[in-house]
Amino acid sequence: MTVHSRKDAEALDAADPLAPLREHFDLPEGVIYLDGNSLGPPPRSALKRLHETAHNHWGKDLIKSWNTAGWIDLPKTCGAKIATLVGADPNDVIVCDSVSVNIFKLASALLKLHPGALAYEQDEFPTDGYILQGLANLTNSPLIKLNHQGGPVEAFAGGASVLIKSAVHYKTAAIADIAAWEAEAGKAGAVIIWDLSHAAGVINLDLEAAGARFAVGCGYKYLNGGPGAPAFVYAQRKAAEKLNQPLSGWMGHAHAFDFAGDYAPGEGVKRFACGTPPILSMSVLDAALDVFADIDMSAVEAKAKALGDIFLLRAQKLSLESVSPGIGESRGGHVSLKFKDGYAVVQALIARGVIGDFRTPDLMRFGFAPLYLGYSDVWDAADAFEQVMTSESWNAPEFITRKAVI
Ligand SMILES: Cc1ncc(COP(=O)(O)O)c(C=O)c1O
Ligand SMILES: Nc1c(O)cccc1C(=O)C[C@H](N)C(=O)O
Repeated sequence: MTVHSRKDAEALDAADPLAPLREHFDLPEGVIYLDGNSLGPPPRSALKRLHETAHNHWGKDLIKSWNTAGWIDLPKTCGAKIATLVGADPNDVIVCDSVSVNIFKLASALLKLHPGALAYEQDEFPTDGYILQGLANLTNSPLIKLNHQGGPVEAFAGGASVLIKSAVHYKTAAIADIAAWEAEAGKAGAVIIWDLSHAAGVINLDLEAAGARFAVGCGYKYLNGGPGAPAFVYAQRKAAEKLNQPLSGWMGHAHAFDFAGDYAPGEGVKRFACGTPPILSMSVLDAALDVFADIDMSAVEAKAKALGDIFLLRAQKLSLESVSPGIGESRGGHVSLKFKDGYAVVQALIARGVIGDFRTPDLMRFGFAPLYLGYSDVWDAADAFEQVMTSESWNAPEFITRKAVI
């Protein structure tokens, strides 16, 4: 249904099966939060768990909590919950480290099995390219920077051996056709590491069905695991057994508590663990993931697209160029609009309680996380956006002067 008025948006809210999920979140009064694609807000249960883990488990049960509170299993427990969201076997995902570190581990291990060129797309989230640059230096491997508008045929024709690619692009929110990319990689004898940072928890992924064997992703965006929440690694069991990752820390050992003299990799994806897990953070992520229990991810993806469509439709009046897939097209959870003074506009919106973000040089990015945003919220945010743009209230010294890094 096309939303032409706030009444239409309210009608959609009233019929929205995902609307009750909003109750899991305690968002500040007067704020419309359009930045859950960068840092998800805390679910109430996650804050409760943080308190419980700190005060009861750490504070009272002390070191016994590694066993009694299940701390030692958290990388696997959280991994299994993420696996169900991304269409993977529950044993094939582990939570550990950051996305950057996980890319290093996975790309290094894959490069050993598939010697050749490392590749990434020109406009990819910077850390993906930075890590491959570091690995290329370390191993004297060729590095290919692909045109981000090129498709899989072009990518592998150029000789890519290990490619990293986002499933949802951090600027445009374009969704990659994972199966098509995997098919071409298969023909070329190459492998792909999927960066699911902007995809997990907002689109309906089915990694197994699409033939994806390796992926990494963030815990702090749509999964709402909190600032600096640990990331995850997916490696399909059969493929994982062939991999030796270089950060062979004791937590990835087959029998960590044997304290053996030599390293032996753990089963499957477990070998991607390295050191002691950050339990406070991981407990928060574990509780936050429960908000997704029994949610139909295709409904989440459809709502994210519908919310983005409302915003794009309203923005059409302002004659701004969008770099995101258009109305009705498949898209991840955000839309990005171009405007030379976008930084100031985003600051003016934040001052009015509508929190989006800005990506240099000129992109205003607005995220529509379906678990806690309603159709009316997006309608109201579009109202504020229209007012800021048409009144040019962004053109004020307090907004124009660059102060914030985020
Ligand atoms: C696509 C993508 N990859 C990686 C990252 C960074 O991950 P980390 O800071 O966990 O290394 C982000 C966001 O920060 C991202 O958007
Ligand atoms: N990870 C971040 C951080 O530590 C500070 C500020 C922002 C972030 C982000 O997540 C940026 C985000 N990945 C992006 O898509 O721009």
